[in-house]
Amino acid sequence: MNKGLRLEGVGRRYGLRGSWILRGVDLDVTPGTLVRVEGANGTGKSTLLRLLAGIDAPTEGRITGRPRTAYVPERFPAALPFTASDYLTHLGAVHGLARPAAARAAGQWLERLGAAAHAGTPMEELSKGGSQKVAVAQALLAAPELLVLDEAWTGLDAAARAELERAVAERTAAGGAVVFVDHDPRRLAGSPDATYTVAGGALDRRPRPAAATPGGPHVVVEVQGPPDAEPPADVVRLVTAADETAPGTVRLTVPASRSDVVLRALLTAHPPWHVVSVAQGSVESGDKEPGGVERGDPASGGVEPGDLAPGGVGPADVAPRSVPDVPRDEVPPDDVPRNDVPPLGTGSRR
Ligand SMILES: Nc1ncnc2c1ncn2[C@@H]1O[C@H](COP(=O)(O)OP(=O)(O)OP(=O)(O)O)[C@@H](O)[C@H]1O
Repeated sequence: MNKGLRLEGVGRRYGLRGSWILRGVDLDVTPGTLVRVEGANGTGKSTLLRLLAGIDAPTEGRITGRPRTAYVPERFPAALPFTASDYLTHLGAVHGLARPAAARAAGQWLERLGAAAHAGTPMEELSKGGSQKVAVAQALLAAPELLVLDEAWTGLDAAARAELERAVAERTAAGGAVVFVDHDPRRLAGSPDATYTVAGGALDRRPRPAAATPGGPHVVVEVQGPPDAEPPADVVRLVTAADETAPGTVRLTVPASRSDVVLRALLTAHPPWHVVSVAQGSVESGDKEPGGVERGDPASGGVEPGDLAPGGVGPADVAPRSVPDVPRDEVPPDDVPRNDVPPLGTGSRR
């Protein structure tokens, strides 16, 4: 089963004589990658995302691969005749979860996004922000292999925006692919594995500046591992820099939005890595020496889950956060057709 997605010579136009919105688009979305799509208004970003999500079909060309896909559309149909919780539980079941697991995941995602108090609220009574949280939750419920986010951060409060960034990092760390459009150029800055610009119907890959270190808040994590071991691959692909500072000791520079995912991966690795210290800092472009305040104390034996103050950046963020845990046997089988049943009312079917 191919969990990646491939577009070959894809074109899309609306109506028989409509002008081509996209033409000759080739794109590989591989597992574990984060892809940003950008472009001026009306160039075809949402059109491309609908094709990736499987709720629209190309006029010409081929799309192959069948990752289990979830999609947050640019416009979410809020006026549905369900409470938030019932809607999400229903969607979870549609995505293949057993009903109790779907209800559990619905509650956990509403909690993570700060909307637990609205679980019993009818969808049509939700605020724009509340409704957007439900839109995001429905896409994250069943740990999709491909997550397609069309301006999904719009309308969320700051805490929910940060939570969605964390969820994106978790998805890619778990081997899922995420494709997103967002009007804010700082969104997940420095994190995408590839950035494409839609212009003139084509897709241009923007080169990633080779030596540039992404700006924004970073965390510096000092870790010690088994003799001669490299940090886990899941960790290495999420960090901005990994430098061996002494035999067996590695200093990781991590975008703050990925820090708890990285810490979790380190602490749950087999054998686990010892987190010696965690420091906050920010990295300006080209500045490879982020400063910061030491959060862990090497002399006291380092940092363990739960050591740090709640709200801080570090292992304290790791342990207590409730990550919807979908047991393997509750995840739909690989041969469920990609997005065969789209989120209710989120778009037309091919
Ligand atoms: N269902 C449709 N029927 C007809 N035309 C459409 C349809 N959907 C999109 N279009 C047209 O296709 C073009 C690209 O639209 P699309 O929404 O994909 O662009 P976009 O880059 O996402 O725009 P924005 O940044 O404003 O969201 C626009 O001219 C739009 O009017």
